[in-house]
Order: sequence, then structure tokens, then C-alpha cells
Amino acid sequence: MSYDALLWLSFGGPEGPADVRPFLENVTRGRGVPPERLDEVEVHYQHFGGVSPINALNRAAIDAVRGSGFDLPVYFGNRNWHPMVEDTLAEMKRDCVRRALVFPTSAYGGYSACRQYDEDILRARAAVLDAPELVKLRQFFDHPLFIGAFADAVRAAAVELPADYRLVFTAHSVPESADKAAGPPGEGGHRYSRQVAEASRLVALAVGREEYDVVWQSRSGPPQIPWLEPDVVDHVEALHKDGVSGVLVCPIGFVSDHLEVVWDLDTEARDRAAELGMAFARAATPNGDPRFAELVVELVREHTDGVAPRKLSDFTAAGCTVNGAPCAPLCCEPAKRPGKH
Ligand SMILES: CC1=C(CCC(=O)O)c2cc3nc(cc4[nH]c(cc5[nH]c(cc1n2)c(C)c5CCC(=O)O)c(CCC(=O)O)c4C)C(CCC(=O)O)=C3C
Ligand SMILES: [Fe+2]
Repeated sequence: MSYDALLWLSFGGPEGPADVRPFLENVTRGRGVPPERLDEVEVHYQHFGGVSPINALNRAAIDAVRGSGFDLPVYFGNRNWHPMVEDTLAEMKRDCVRRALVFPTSAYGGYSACRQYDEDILRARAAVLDAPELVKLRQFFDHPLFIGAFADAVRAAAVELPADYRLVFTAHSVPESADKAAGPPGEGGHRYSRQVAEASRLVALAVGREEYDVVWQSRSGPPQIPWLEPDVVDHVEALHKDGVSGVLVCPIGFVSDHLEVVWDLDTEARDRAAELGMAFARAATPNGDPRFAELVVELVREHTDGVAPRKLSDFTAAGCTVNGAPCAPLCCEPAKRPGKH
């Protein structure tokens, strides 16, 4: 099968103070997130002048792919902020792109990390007459280049810490119900948290740490709905109570140092550790590592050149979809939301 382009599909983030509220409204539309939570998160963004690092990081990663001699044009579109994926797809159509591969900037399965990017593809294609065909690349949480980049980042961060530091992996929390529904029916659910646990195990193995924890961050939603726990800041406190003197946080759930990383980890978790007198270091995300561009190109080559998928676990290489249809019937079905039909 031949392809005319690569579409880099990401979450999007505000690029100035006036963008923050409308961006947050886009993210949470119809999701039952209380306005108080939005007020709180708006303050996090305003600490950074209303600019999330995420768009610039995506542009830098795209430049790295282009600079590696990659032979397809690369387009950039987002779910929640400009450049919006609908507009990017319209531009691709004008450029006579007929069939494109899509790289979603999330390594994992689950509704928010995978299936929602399929919904973005559906939405974008519905907005463009005679839209290009879009084939989404697979999940890559266990790819050796992804694991290798994180393992080296953990080694580099460990230099700042006492030898007996505790290794703590963190990923974005999701509602427990969403994690339960993650994966195709019959697999037993929890595809998201199981993949996060597996990637964490592979990185810990690569750096030779037998003891480590997997925790969650950045929970949203109304307080009465259970989300994956423990939270990373609560966990830092629990480790302190256990007499742990240093913590190395590895944001395994993310590919770049966007706001959830620079605020929730580099500010909140780091400040709490400092108050408790604990040493703290944070491993870099793979976005800036040359292996990240290599990974994207290799995932593309699986489709264009029949390159064999490289994986370090025996989990299914899922998430490859055509024109936004789920990768298996009823895979990672969105939760039924109160008030929505
Ligand atoms: C699994 C997952 C990933 C990882 C996979 C992936 O990377 O795609 C992720 C990434 C991100 N999440 C991000 C930002 C936000 N997520 C929110 C809200 C939510 N995230 C959720 C899940 C995830 N989110 C969920 C279940 C919600 C509740 C609302 C809903 O049901 O959809 C909110 C609303 C306010 C709040 O935090 O309450 C914001 C602002 C940014 C951009 C940061 C920047 O701007 O730099 C990124 C990369
Ligand atoms: Fe999020």
C-alpha cells in the first residue's frame, strides 16, 4: 500500500493567555468536569503565560523526523487546539493527499489514549468532502526505541540522587470505569493500566531496578467518580513516611514535557518532596531523544516497507485503525456519560 503523507495527531495546547479557557472548554466539552476543576487548571496554564509547551515540542519532533531524511510530507493537527485536525485534513486534501498514515502522540491503548484519536479522525474526515484515507499507526508502549529512551533518561536522572532512590513511574489517571472498559470485550479490560505497568516493568528491567512503583497523576472529573490511584503527590508523601529519602519520577505515560509534566511533576510533586526534605529528580520524556524520530519512521516503515514490528512484550500490537473505525469491535468503548445520549 502506498501513502502520500504522514499526519502527526496530538492533543494540542494553548499558545497564549486568551487561548486557555477556550482550550479547556474544548478538552472537557460534554465530559462532566466541574467548573472549579477548570478554574484550578487554568491557573496552572497561566503560570506559564498561558502557553503550553506541547505544540512547540510537537513541531520540534516533526522537524527531527523531517531532518532524518524521511521521504513523506508531515502534517500537524490537534484534537483540542490549533492547528485543529479538521483544518489540517482540509489542507492535505488541497495538496492532493489521497492516503496518509497517522501518528498519534500516545503510546497506549484505552479510550483517552487511543480510541479518542480515532474519534478525532472520524470528526476530521466528516468535515472534509471526499477526505483522504487515514490509517492510524499502532500503539508503541513496548517498542525497544521507546523503552530504551526512557531507560537512558532514568539513568541520566539517577545521577542527581542517592543510590537508594525509589523509582516511581507515572501516567495520566483515567476513570476506573474507562480503564475497566479498555481493550476489546473478552480481554478482561484494563488495557491502559496493564500496558502502563508493562512499559514500567520493561524500563525498570533495563535499568536494573527490582523495586519500583506505578502511580497516576493529573486526575480530573468530579471528585465522587473513582479514578486510578494512588496520585503521585500522595505517593511521595507515603514514601516519605516509609523512610525513603529520594525519588526518581519517570513520566512513562507521556511522550513530551507538556503541561501535565512541567506542572504536576516538576512543580507540585517536586515542591512536596522538597518540603519533606526528599531528594527529587524527573526523567526526561522521549520527545527530544533522536530515538523518538527513529521510532516514528520505523512505525511508518511497518506499513510502507513491510518492516517487522519490534516489541518487547507479548501484548497485542493494537490501535492500528482505518478511517477511525475501532481496531476491534467495541474496543475501548467510550463510557456512557450522564446527560449524553
Ligand atoms: C490518558 C490521558 C492522556 C495520555 C494520552 C495522550 O497523551 O493523549 C492525556 C494527555 C493529556 N492531557 C492533557 C491536558 C488535559 N487533560 C484533561 C482532562 C483529561 N485527560 C484525560 C486522560 C488523558 N490525558 C481524561 C480522562 C481527562 C478528563 C476529561 C475527559 O474525559 O476527557 C484536561 C482538562 C482539565 C483537567 O485536567 O481537569 C486537560 C487540560 C494534555 C495537554 C497538556 C498541555 O496542554 O501541555 C495531554 C497531552
Ligand atoms: Fe489529559
